[in-house]
Amino acid sequence: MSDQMPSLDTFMEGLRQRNPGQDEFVQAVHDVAQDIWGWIEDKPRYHEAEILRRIAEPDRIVSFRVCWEDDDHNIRVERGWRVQNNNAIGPYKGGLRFDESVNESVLKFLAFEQTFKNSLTGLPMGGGKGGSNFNPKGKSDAEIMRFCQSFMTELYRHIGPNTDVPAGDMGVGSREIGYLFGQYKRLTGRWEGALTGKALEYGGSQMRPEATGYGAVYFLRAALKEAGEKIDGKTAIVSGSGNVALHAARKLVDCGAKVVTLSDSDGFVHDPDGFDNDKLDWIYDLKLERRGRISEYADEYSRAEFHEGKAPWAVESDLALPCATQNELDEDDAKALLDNDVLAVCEGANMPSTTEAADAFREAGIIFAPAKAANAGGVAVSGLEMSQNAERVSWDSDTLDDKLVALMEDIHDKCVEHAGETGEDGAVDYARGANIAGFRKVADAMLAYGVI
Ligand SMILES: NC(=O)C1=CN([C@@H]2O[C@H](COP(=O)(O)OP(=O)(O)OC[C@H]3O[C@@H](n4cnc5c(N)ncnc54)[C@H](O)[C@@H]3O)[C@@H](O)[C@H]2O)C=CC1
Ligand SMILES: O=C(O)CCC(=O)C(=O)O
Repeated sequence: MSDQMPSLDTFMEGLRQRNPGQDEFVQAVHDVAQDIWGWIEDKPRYHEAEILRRIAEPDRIVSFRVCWEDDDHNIRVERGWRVQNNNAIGPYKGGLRFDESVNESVLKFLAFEQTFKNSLTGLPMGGGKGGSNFNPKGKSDAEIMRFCQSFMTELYRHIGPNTDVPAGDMGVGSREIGYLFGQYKRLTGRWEGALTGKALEYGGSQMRPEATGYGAVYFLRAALKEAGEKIDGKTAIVSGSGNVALHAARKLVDCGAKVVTLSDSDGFVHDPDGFDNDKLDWIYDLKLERRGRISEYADEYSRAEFHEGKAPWAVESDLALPCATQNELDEDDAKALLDNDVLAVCEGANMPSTTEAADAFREAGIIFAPAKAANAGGVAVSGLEMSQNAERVSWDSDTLDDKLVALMEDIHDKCVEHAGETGEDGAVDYARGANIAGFRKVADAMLAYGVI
């Protein structure tokens, strides 16, 4: 046994060599390791037991072929995965992503992040993530159904309410969960809570669709309060226009902010008057029902402008919420936000800021709410959906909203408690707090199990 801890550089070099070409995964581990390393230095029980190295080696990765037939009777072949990262504190839990950009590196980064996020919720959930490189854009409902059924025909043998409980993520919403759950039920002959994000008619939870976006705003509200600030009266820019972005925008408007941007992979719309609830209803219908493009908003509302191929980060704002995808905000974007005196950046998406951008926010001492804390509301309400399924009960939306607020405020407080010294201007390092608090619970459970 070695009581000599390797340097962070040596640890990262080994990780890079063991995971060639997996840039997203290496980035996610680095972003955690840079905070954990100093913290465990005087805690040999963690580094002698190689805890971080073990969390950064998934328990298992299941990879499989998914064959389906399109509407023109062509046979299509895609790849599916489930990364079961760590179940030290509960069954694997985390979403499924269907997008052409999905590969093993992306799912490993997401499953790794999920392990810390789920720990922060305080609920008994381990970390997992899965998905496929299947691109759902432009597919008919019948094609989506056939793909989901084929995907579940392999996945079902690896999941279950006490084993691994998938849910939605990018490209997987209520429609897909319906097809996936129906096939799980058909194959196993059992109705059981093996998926969350279900519709209310068959065991879903109130507030699950809203939870990630609302939860991010509840976290932001708590962080602003800690700094003697509030959301009311602030201007906000939001990227994305999916589940997380739209619910974050809605809650920001409820809290008195003026939200002036939303985006998709084609570009962003800027409405200088801000989106009110009627405009947001129109966008919900456009994106979640009609599955249209955000550029159509500028045709409908003449004061708005569409900026093709661009992200919104140069638009002046007090609050910025990246809610689209990983690495959507780089160092130049961070500089533009800081030049415009942004007060807070709150990550709704998973790892939307590059390492350089996140470092710039942390060095500047602004409020930087990292994804694993700020967007934990979605998985937290999924955890509550599991509890409701197990107890055969359904709670009402006010009860769930109250629980979500309490969970997000608790995560906020855990981050403050573990963040260490505040900066000269009293700034809390939420990223450090989230990494250390998330790590601690998983690490202590792993120590209790011995070497397994
Ligand atoms: N749905 C959930 O409960 C949770 C989602 N997240 C994360 O939030 C992010 C968004 O997920 P959802 O809203 O669920 O997905 P979604 O599929 O509902 O929406 C994704 C949105 O991002 C946009 N987008 C994709 N690539 C883009 C790009 N390169 N540039 C600009 N926009 C782009 C899409 O057009 C779409 O509007 C992802 O990072 C996801 O992992 C995190 C926690 C929970
Ligand atoms: O509700 C869930 O289990 C999925 C949440 C998720 O995928 C995430 O937090 O990124």
